[in-house]
Amino acid sequence: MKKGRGRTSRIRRRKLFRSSESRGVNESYKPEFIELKKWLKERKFEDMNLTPARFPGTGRGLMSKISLQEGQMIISLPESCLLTTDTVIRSYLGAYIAKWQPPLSPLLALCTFLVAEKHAGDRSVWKPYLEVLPKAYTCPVCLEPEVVDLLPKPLKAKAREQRTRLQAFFTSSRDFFSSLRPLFSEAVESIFSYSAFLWAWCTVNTRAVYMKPRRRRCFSAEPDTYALAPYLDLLNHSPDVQVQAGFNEETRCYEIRTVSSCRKHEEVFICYGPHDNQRLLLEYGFVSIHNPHACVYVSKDILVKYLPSTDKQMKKKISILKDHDFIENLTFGWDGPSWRLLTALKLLCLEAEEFTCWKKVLLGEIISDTNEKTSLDIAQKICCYFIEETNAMLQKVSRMKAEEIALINQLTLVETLWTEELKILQASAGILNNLQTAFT
Ligand SMILES: C[S@@+](CC[C@H](N)C(=O)[O-])C[C@H]1O[C@@H](n2cnc3c(N)ncnc32)[C@H](O)[C@@H]1O
Repeated sequence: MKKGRGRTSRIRRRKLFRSSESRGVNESYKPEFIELKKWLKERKFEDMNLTPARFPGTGRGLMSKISLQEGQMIISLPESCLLTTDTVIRSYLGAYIAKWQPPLSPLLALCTFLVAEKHAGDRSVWKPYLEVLPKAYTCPVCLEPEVVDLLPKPLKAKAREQRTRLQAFFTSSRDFFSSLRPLFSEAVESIFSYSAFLWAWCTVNTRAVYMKPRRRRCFSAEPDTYALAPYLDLLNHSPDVQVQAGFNEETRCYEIRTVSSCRKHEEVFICYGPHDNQRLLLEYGFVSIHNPHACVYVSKDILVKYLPSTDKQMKKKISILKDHDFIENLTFGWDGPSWRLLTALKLLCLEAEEFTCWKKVLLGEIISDTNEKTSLDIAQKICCYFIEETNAMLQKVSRMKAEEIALINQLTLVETLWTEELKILQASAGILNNLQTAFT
């Protein structure tokens, strides 16, 4: 047998390929990380376990310098490094916040501080942290309207809603920004511009860690749970890892421990939550490949489109689904149509004489073979429709990528989302096919 053709060599090659594919390039030599390291050291934090690196799939993140065992502390960041509303209140902004009526939200206090410190440049003690923050974000609020237009419908609606809310938040904060005039020699309108505010909001939204809520009288009742955690916030998300994270009141450090192990020189991940890809894009501006929580949403309009328009009980059926909270969160996932989607379809497919059984359907009982079969057939039709629609969207995005070079990064993000949705739909179609065969 020729050398390198056997099973062992194949496994070795696959392992090598996998690790070279995800291998990070160390970035600790970069001036911004050298400065950040010095700044952290002054605040009694030195990292023995991790180093900043750039990874092919996930971009900038943290790489392990040693192999990390289950339950081992990954990082323990002292309170003195955290940027919270306490930091803001203790700063030059404190007196202005304390006298402002109605009280400011904790989020606005943090955004204001970030904008003011960024403006201060070299004069800011937070400069080493601000220098490593992204200059721009890819959350939908930052995407061009023509790119938002290409998002799946439910996400598009949420993205537009988020943009409107953020613009209103900015407008309603303008008077407070004006009150800060005595602090600056430049016009406050140019310092607290919408783009500066948007950058600060995205910084908090995509990077803040959760702290136990604090309550201060100078703030409104919105939860005060954000903390910006320099360096620790370089950790990227993986849906497959488990960590224990939180502020330890005894050590007064924000601590993260692994639950699973991590090999030397691999990217260290945390989990931002069991989010599907639409949520990850909305809140964090990225899409996770092979995300087990990813799904494709089916709206009421699509359900109805594939049901017989002659069904006299349709209105009543829809209203039952609404009353029992079965009209939202109907999805296709990697393992086929969700139980909720199939249940909603079974109820909608009840024959007139079966209609009285609707409660049993909601409890998961099988009513008849015909009902099972019709609902699977409709699920398959909806799935095929989505596959066609997704392919059409992918073609449209691809055409736009060729025409709008300046938007290539934004378009690639949207393309990744649709590509993942297509994979889910194809998996679902296969599963539905198998289930349908059982009834033929
Ligand atoms: C807390 S920061 C993590 C560090 C960040 N990559 C950086 O360079 O500053 C969160 C942001 O990182 C990016 N991110 C996190 N996990 C990711 C992943 N699995 N794939 C791609 N980007 C990811 C997203 O832009 C997200 O908004």
